[in-house]
Amino acid sequence: MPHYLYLVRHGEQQDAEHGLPDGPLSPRGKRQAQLIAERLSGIPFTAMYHSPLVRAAQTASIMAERMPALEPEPSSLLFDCIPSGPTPDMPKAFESFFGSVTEAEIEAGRAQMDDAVGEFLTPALGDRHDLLVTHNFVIGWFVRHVFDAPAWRWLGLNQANCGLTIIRVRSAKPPVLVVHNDLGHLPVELRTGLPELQPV
Ligand SMILES: O=C(O)[C@@H](CO)OP(=O)(O)O
Repeated sequence: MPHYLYLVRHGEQQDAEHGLPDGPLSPRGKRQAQLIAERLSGIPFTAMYHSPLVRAAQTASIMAERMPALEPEPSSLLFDCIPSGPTPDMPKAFESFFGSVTEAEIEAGRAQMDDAVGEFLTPALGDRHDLLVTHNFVIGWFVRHVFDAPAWRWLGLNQANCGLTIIRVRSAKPPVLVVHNDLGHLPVELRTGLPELQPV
């Protein structure tokens, strides 16, 4: 029984470089959302969930225009969050990331990710194709989960705006990372949101 999760990071946020915590999409972000919707238009989706934040809700709404059978549903399990805190095995290079993060934020993020994995990565009885529009760290946590990697390993794992990550959920075996951060639907000028310069 095929059970797939299609994870999409929201489109580029307007003025995100000015440190705004949330907001609508930029013109580039809207175009990214249209292109990922075209890319996915042939998938027989079961459901579409999105983070309630504006940048993700708007991405989902633009995508839904091309997928009329789907009703985007907000899910608090897909909010942006800090999935885990520093651990002794974490490379020191990541310590500075946690400078302004509180224990309460870490605890909330950990609980949210536990629930999100339980909700979305539990094998289904029949066919399922779920589309999740969410945030960089949330997708990083799902990918970390696929490999059963150390808790800190979502750090340094990045997805571009409207990049496509697909996970196949299996009942008797560990999940499979089918593709990670696939950008084939985005021309070079729309490949935003990655900290590293793309060499090709
Ligand atoms: O702030 C960020 O870098 C990420 C963290 O998840 O969020 P977003 O995908 O919303 O840009």
